[in-house]
Amino acid sequence: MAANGNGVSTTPKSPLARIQTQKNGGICHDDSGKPVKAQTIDELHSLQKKRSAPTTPLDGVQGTFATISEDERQRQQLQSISASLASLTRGTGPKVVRGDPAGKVQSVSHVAHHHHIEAPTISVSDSSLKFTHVLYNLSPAELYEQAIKYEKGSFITSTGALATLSGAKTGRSPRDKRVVIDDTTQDELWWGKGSPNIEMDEHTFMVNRERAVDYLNSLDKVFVNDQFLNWDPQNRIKVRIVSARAYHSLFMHNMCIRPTPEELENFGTPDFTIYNAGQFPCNRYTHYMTSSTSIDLNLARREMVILGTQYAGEMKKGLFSVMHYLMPMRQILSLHSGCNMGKDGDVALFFGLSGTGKTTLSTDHNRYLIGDDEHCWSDNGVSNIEGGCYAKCIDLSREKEPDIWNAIKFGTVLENVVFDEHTREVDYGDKSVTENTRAAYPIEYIPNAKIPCVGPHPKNVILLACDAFGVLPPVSKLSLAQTMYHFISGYTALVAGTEDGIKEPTATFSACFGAAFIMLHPTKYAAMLAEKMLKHGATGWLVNTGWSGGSYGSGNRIKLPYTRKIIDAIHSGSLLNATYHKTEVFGLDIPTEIEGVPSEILHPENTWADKKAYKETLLKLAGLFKKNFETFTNYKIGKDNKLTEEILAAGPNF
Ligand SMILES: Nc1ncnc2c1ncn2[C@@H]1O[C@H](COP(=O)(O)OP(=O)(O)O)[C@@H](O)[C@H]1O
Ligand SMILES: C=C(OP(=O)(O)O)C(=O)O
Ligand SMILES: [Ca+2]
Ligand SMILES: [Mn+2]
Repeated sequence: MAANGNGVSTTPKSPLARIQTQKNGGICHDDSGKPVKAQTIDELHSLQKKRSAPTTPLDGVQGTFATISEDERQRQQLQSISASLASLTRGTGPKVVRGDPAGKVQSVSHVAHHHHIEAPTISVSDSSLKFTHVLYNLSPAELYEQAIKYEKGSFITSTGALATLSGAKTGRSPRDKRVVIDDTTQDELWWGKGSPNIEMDEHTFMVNRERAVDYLNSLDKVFVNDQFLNWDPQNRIKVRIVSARAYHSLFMHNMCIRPTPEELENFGTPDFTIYNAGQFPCNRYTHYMTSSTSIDLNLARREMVILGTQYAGEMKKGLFSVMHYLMPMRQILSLHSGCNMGKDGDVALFFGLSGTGKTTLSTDHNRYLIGDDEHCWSDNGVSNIEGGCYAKCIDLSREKEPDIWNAIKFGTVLENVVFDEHTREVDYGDKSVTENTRAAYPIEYIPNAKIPCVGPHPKNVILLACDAFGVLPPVSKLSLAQTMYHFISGYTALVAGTEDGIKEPTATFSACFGAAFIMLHPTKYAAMLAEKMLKHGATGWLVNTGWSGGSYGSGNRIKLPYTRKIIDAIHSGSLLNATYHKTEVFGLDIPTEIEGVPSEILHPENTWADKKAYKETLLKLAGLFKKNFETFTNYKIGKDNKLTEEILAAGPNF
């Protein structure tokens, strides 16, 4: 007998065989196993998570930390975090406890060893009575849960990435960067015209620091990341990032080098600390403040304060600025470049401003990725500063950039992208939030990443320019003086947002292809680069990843597969042996042939229908180069003036 939807009994003509539910003398078979070892729902949930095994054996004799008990180690760690968060006017640090304030302590005895400390139940505003909960080096899974529970705009995409919104700011705010000027930095750093270092005094820094610390301590909880910078073990820097968003914590988890549990136990005091209070504005009545955003660097205190911007790239690039100070002090050159290595150990550097192709071209299926953005070149070779990559996602396609596409999975932070509300499939073509959509993923998400991220001395130094004027050749071989000229110039021309219709390309010159991040005068870095290239016999190349056949509007962007073929020919060494001829005005050596690239595009003049317009545009760009370089003509580069003169002569002639 079966019942239909209306509860009326029907008798089918040929009834189905009866389902056998009884076995062994009428006892119903129970396939659910033993009942759960829990008396209550809470207890059941407490069984779901097991405690991570302690990474330092408490009984074994192993290194210096064997003498410290687990409790003592945790106490020291909390004390260090409390010291980081201390208000410097009130003297002592806040009371810090580990764990999520929302995570209730289970009353059942077998979970008592979880070390959860009861959250205060009354809400107190008096900062000396209040606890600050610290979420210390959480895992990506834990950070996902925090983000999804507490941060509006956090979603899991169809491939498992964490989609987030960075807030009102979707890019960096270089005009809001401030650097403390003191007796030391006054002489050491680059100040004034063209410099990214806008001064602030020590006192104002402390005012902003206090504002950030008070804001962070007023919260229920803060995230603390203890991580490393630089894969060169001798020059590794310990960084601590205190932030208020799981998004920021996961971003830095991905972008900095992740310590092993053992390294974390031995972490001690950080060499540098970021206080990211980005949700909270700076006070515009404060001296030196020109907006509600301020990114403040104090080299003497080894601290950075972020107020009024939640764009995570500020932390990444802020630390890069710090490395641009610390490393040259050790005679190590810091580079805004991507870096990869061939099967035979040939290393290439890719310099270029934002959006010119460092990440795209260093991520190459046929080569080992050392890093996509920030490196050091020391006497031992190259090392990546970071532990992750930060790729532009606008118009990302699986076909053209498969490795980046596949890296966008669980653990990856996807900033400001638009996705289908049901399927959560990302539309990489959608610029509704911003054109600067980004993915931040650990470098090991790229299958052929070279771990540890270090390599021998570079063989090729590739300068990338996205020339929206369309007059620079797709590739040219550079002399050392030309390499220096173009390195110091740091040219690119991108086209601003297209919403308002077609816009004229605007030239950007950014010394060392990263003026926003350098701390010393550009010629200091240039001299080091020249010295290293000469010593190790590296060849310089200028690659235009921008327009061909006309400027933006009439021409087209050079096809990525062609640029990849050009880069292949540089790596293989075959381009070194090509036939070259010199261009007028810029005096660049351009090859006549490259395998896989139509020869007619190698000289830009061939691709322009209007030759007169080509010449005019060429001269216009050359004039912009000349004007930009005027600031550098009075600087000496290297030990004598010979290189300086050669560099000046290596610019456009007309
Ligand atoms: N010929 C080309 N060479 C390099 N990148 C190109 C080219 N054509 C289009 N692109 C696109 O330009 C962007 C380069 O960005 P990216 O590599 O992230 O720059 P960077 O790392 O230097 O900031 C990518 O979105 C890439 O797909
Ligand atoms: C994050 C940045 O790096 P890039 O665009 O060079 O990848 C940036 O410049 O803000
Ligand atoms: Ca950049
Ligand atoms: Mn990049």
